Amino acid sequence: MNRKEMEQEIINTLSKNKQANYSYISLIQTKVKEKTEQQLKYVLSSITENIYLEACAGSGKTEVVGMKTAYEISMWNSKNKGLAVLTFTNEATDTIKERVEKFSGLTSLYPHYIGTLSGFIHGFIAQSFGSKYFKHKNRDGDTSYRLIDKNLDIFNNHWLKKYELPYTNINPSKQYSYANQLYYDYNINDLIIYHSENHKVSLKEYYDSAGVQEFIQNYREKSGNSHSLGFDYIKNEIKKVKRNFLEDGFANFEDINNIAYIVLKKNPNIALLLALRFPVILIDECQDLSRIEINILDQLKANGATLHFIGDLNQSIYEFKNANPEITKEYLSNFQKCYLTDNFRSCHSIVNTSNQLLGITLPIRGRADDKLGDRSVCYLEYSDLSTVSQQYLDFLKEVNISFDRSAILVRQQSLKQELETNSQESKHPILDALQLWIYNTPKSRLLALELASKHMQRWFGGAKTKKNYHCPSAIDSVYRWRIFIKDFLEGCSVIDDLVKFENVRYTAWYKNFNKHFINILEESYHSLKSYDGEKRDFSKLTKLIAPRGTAKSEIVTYNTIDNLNLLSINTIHSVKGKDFDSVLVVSSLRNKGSGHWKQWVEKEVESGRIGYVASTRAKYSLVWAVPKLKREDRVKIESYGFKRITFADS
Ligand SMILES: Nc1ncnc2c1ncn2[C@@H]1O[C@H](COP(=O)(O)OP(=O)(O)OP(=O)(O)O)[C@@H](O)[C@H]1O
Repeated sequence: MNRKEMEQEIINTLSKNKQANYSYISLIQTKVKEKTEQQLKYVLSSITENIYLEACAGSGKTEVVGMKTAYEISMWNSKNKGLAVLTFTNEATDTIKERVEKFSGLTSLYPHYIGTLSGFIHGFIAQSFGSKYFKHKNRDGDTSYRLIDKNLDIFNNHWLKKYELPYTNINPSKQYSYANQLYYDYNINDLIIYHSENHKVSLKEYYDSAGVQEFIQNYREKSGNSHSLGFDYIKNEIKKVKRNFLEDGFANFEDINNIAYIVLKKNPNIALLLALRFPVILIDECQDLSRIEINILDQLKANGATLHFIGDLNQSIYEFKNANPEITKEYLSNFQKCYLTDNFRSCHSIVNTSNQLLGITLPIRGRADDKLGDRSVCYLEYSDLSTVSQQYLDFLKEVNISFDRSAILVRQQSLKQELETNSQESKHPILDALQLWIYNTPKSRLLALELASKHMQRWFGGAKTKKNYHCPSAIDSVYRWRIFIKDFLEGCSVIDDLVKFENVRYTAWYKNFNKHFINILEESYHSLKSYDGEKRDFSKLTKLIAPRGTAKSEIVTYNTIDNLNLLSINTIHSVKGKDFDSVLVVSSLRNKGSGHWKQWVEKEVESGRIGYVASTRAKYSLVWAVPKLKREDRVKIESYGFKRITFADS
């Protein structure tokens, strides 16, 4: 089929069940015609072949999956079997549903299932059949499993005491682990004891650890039995408790997947029934599949279901959840391949740099506008993390990209918190408060009072809490204190020089402020005086100066309410699937773990893919903030296409 024929086939199919509604048909025509040939090919691909749609970042795969689903549904005849379209989050499910409804014109999608993979595995397999294979005790006719989080701690959940795992307290903290923290891992064929995403050990590792071995040797010496407490014995004792936990109807997330897998293995009839019910299964974001999830899907494939895997293995960043792109790639080796290699999200320089980072050889093209030319891919160096946000804001201002279409991305929660603390500490509390006051919305005024009061208490000394607007201890009435702050802000806002922010440098503004503030303060203080336990002499207050590093820069103006929080700071994992006009990816200071830029230029490892996911969120501007570089490191980073940003006063 040539392009025209492909378009026509899809348009005809999508329109065939509807009454001729002009606006609907015109929408379908537009949507189909804007698709690339690769996108159309996938929509028309066979549902009797197993297919891997390798879709690069920003290639519009969600829309394509939506259109493919609508196309198949429009031709679907059977009432008791349907398509299953599986995603990883409720948000992704909603997006696909919305697209399918738009393209198919249908509101009820039965007999098809569009939902999360875990909902599918839990609902159709583990919860429906698991109890039959795991001696579930059946609480008053209820044979479902109650999902217990691995992170649930014993201190607030004493009932877990019953499921204390023997011998697990021979660790530095001397604390027991519980059955909710234990699961079987088919990758390594061993039990895992889970403490946190970054701290989980296999039972064998734990058993072989120095502390446990020492304990065992002591025990053996004392008991005179050189074989006691062997690995198999301890494993069995631990498994007994886990069995009780399952029999009582409790399971963690991994248990549920394992139960589903065992159900299908033990009873191929169930796999067959499910494959008949869902003969075609599409999995979006297939790079996030864990091995056990692939095994479950494979059971359905073995019983006749066709699988379509859609995703990008270069964006596989869930090693901690057992997603391994090597395993997925191997599994997909005999699937038919389709490709989406046009990245509509990012401009070509961002795409080139991102490709280079991972050594991607597919001919991926950046199709978004090139708005910034050679400033599209930049880096800035920092020696003090607290200056990074301001430097980035200055850059955004220069390239004319709005704050609210931009984001700061970091690998670790700890770095996010550090940056948030810094950014919440406004360097110019009075100036920012005044901007917010003039902005004149309930939210901005509350924030203005908060910021201004924080500064004022420095002039008055000894504040109470933030909740009380930092009301100084000597002042009796928090209410009056608030009125006083309000009056002060009102007083400032009638002076023209203090409310002109555009194209004004910080030094100039502070100079003007110093001319007026003592008068305004004295005026406003009249109504507070009788509530104040101390005598004040404002004439002795020192003048304000622009904080270090900001003097020569122009005032950052708040032009929308969203700027109140200035920039959103996110972890890389939390922005999967999202995009921003500009992105600042902040490297950690030390080269440890996957949060440092040098790890982002490593190929074939997860840290490189983390750098890739972060960088491909950007449309027009990608900036990396890296700790001060040596000459050879500059050469290295620049070899990937990054240009250095320098600032007048940095
Ligand atoms: N053929 C097309 N023509 C123009 N724009 C397109 C086309 N296909 C997709 N787009 C647009 O490209 C953008 C990127 O799409 P989307 O966010 O769905 O990508 P994605 O493949 O899910 O990306 P990622 O995997 O990186 O999260 C969207 O704004 C989408 O509307």
